[in-house]
Amino acid sequence: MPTLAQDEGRPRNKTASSTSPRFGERTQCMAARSASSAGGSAGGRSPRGTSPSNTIETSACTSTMKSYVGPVLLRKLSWRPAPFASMAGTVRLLVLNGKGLDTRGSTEESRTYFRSSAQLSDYDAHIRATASELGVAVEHLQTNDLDECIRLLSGTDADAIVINPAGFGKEPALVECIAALRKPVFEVHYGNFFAKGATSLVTAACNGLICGAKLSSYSAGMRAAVEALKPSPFDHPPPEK
Ligand SMILES: O=C1C[C@@](O)(C(=O)O)C[C@@H](O)[C@@H]1O
Repeated sequence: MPTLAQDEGRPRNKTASSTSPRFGERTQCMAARSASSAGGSAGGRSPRGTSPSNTIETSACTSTMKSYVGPVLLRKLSWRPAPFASMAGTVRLLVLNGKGLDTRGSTEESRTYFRSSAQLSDYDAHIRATASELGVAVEHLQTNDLDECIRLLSGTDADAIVINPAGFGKEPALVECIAALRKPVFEVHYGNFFAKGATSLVTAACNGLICGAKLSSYSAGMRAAVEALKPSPFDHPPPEK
């Protein structure tokens, strides 16, 4: 059982990948999911060129649900419906929480170590509220399985990604996966993990990093991801007309 410090990316004795189940061994993972969109623009024209819709999408995964706590579902991700299927014209964000976020804030040890009582359902509520504020569609997922994490990132049809790698922060396979994505990816962390002597390898593959702003790291990351989809007047060389 890894300690919280090991989960945070401090040096370990064995390689992280050796502790991950192989793809196919695992059939279930903890996922917090929300897919929502709200009216209004994402602060400008959608990169897809059509106006945002006002649809609210909710999970359709009740048949595989093993437990339900607010928006937090335990279910088979292989049954996951295309989350953004009915959201043409709306900016789509994937917010992915990595290893350990499923239990964050649920034990005194975690609350003390991360100085936070926020649990995954609180993260989910914050992410949904931000999506609604920004007028974007969002899918919020959490997994403790590295292969699943990579599969979700590579397979998503989201326009941009916000990720808290948490316990996956030192996984070269995740770095490689993110580096190969052709869409904006922002890394976020609730706390300032640098202050505890931890580091993340993932940062170098991302467009940017936001940490230490508590749950607002997520809203800032989502806003940054939306902005990254739009051309800036300061882009150099300027985009071709
Ligand atoms: O699990 C976590 C939480 C964290 O990602 C954060 O959100 O503050 C910081 C990471 O270093 C750590 O592994």
